[in-house]
Amino acid sequence: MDTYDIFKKLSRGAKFPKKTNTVQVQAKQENPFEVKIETKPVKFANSQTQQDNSITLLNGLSTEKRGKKRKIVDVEQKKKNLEQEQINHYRNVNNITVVGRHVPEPCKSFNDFNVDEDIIENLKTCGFEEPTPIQKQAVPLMLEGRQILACAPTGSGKTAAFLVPIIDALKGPQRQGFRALILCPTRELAKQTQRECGRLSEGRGFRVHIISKIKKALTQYNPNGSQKYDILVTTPNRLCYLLKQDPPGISLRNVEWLIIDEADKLFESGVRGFREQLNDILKACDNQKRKIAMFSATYTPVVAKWCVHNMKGLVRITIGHRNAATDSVEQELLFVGNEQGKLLAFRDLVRKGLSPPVLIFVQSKERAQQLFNELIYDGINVDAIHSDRTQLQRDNTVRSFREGRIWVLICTELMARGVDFKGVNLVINYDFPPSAISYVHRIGRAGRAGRKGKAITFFTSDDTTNLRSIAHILKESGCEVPPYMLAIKKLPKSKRKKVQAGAPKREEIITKPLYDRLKGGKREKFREINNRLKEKRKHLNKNKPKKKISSSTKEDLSESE
Ligand SMILES: Nc1ncnc2c1ncn2[C@@H]1O[C@H](COP(=O)(O)OP(=O)(O)OP(=O)(O)O)[C@@H](O)[C@H]1O
Repeated sequence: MDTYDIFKKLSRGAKFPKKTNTVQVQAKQENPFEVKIETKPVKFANSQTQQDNSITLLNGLSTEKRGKKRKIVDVEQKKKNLEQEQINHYRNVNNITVVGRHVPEPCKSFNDFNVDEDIIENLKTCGFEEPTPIQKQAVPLMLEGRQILACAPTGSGKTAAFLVPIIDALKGPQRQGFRALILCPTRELAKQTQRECGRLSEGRGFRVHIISKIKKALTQYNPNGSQKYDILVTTPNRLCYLLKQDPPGISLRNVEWLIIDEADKLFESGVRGFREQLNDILKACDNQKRKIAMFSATYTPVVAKWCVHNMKGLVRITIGHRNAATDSVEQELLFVGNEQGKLLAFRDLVRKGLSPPVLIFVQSKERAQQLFNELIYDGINVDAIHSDRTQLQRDNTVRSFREGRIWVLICTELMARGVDFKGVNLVINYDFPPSAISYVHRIGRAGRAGRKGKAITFFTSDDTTNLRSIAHILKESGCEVPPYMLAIKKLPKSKRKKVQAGAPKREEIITKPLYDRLKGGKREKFREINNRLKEKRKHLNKNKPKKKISSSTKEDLSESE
């Protein structure tokens, strides 16, 4: 007798009700994440069968009842899990990482933005077809009034990501004074943001302002005068000047949204940073409804720490890898030997053919002027922009470059962040960037909004201290890097800060014969050596046997001359 026979004998007369499978979850085979959930009506067994099935416990509870309830709960949970999996998959595909509670799902299209139709129309008028990853996640969060810290690559549409929710939240002009404040590190970037705000809020009649002349601003923005304005875009310095007047020259009491663009730059302390000003501005925005959103292409722990401690319900969004270069830019590191080598390398690039517009970064305004003086005589359509030029000159230069009247623009760190020149094909780091973060922003002026671009970084032996970190960025972007660069020893933190604070001293940018570049005793020595060489050459020529030159050689010589 086998097991089956034993079972048959023992269970003779016993009834086993047919198993009713009440709920089915079907998953499509082709795509494991596209899950179709089909819920069939749940059939409850009649009381008789229920009695047959259940074991009555001492306290009167039936295990069968609990089992079915659990089944329903399980199904709902499964449904939720599957939906969450789909959202996670969509985030993965778009390289979106979020940290925070109850984060709404990313929007797939502009129509998913829960905003008024006119804003969507304006987005489409700008030529945007679908939201970029940062827009997909930041917009729904800000529309819910959540405070965010967003980190997304250069040229990935962060500006529209914060402008859309602001425009939607402010509805229309209300004559209540500034209700949104956008802080940018440079005036060029502030102007650009003001322009984009105008485009995206077209038809709403907002007054979007930028502080230009301080004297005029003192009368313009006083608590009575500023009523007609809605949005203020500015740099911290000018705003702080107005705030420090007695009585303050501007009121920020009604600010509901405070946007800090290029957050890591504005959080930098020290001479070049804005940390102190930022504290004063935060104090002045004392509206209870005030919310903060921070955006940048690069992330620093200082900013993250501040946000965690000061922003309630914070959500952190990261697109791609933190502090990575945009993947639309092809990167190259070029050893040029010395300062003279840089000029030769640039002229070589011109000889081979440059395709404008081109941006060239140097480390100081003096060097920007020196390089300009050199290139202007090479017949290149060039201009320079730096802080020593007047505001009018700066504005004109930027306009000319945008309109294609200038092909090569020499600039300092001033233009490294945020500025959006359409179609920059090539960025040349003539002087090595002071940090990996600066490198990411500088090269991010090319390859914006999905276009391709190139970045060439010149380096000499003076630049080895920062070479390692920048070589790593290239490697992470998939560019080829010689192994020795990656093997350079990391500097201790204290030394790294020193290097970043002061750029190396460099020889003047000038094409002069070597003699002109030497000073004092070195000049005399050079003359001596030169004279000795001349004598030697004369002597050699005298003793050379005279050759007959054939007529064909004569022709060759005259051609090469
Ligand atoms: N959804 C979109 N589709 C296509 N282009 C877009 C979209 N959103 C923004 N852009 C365009 O992309 C370009 C870069 O956008 P933006 O200046 O906002 O970049 P960013 O992320 O702020 O860069 P950076 O970090 O350098 O400041 C702009 O020309 C902008 O008009």
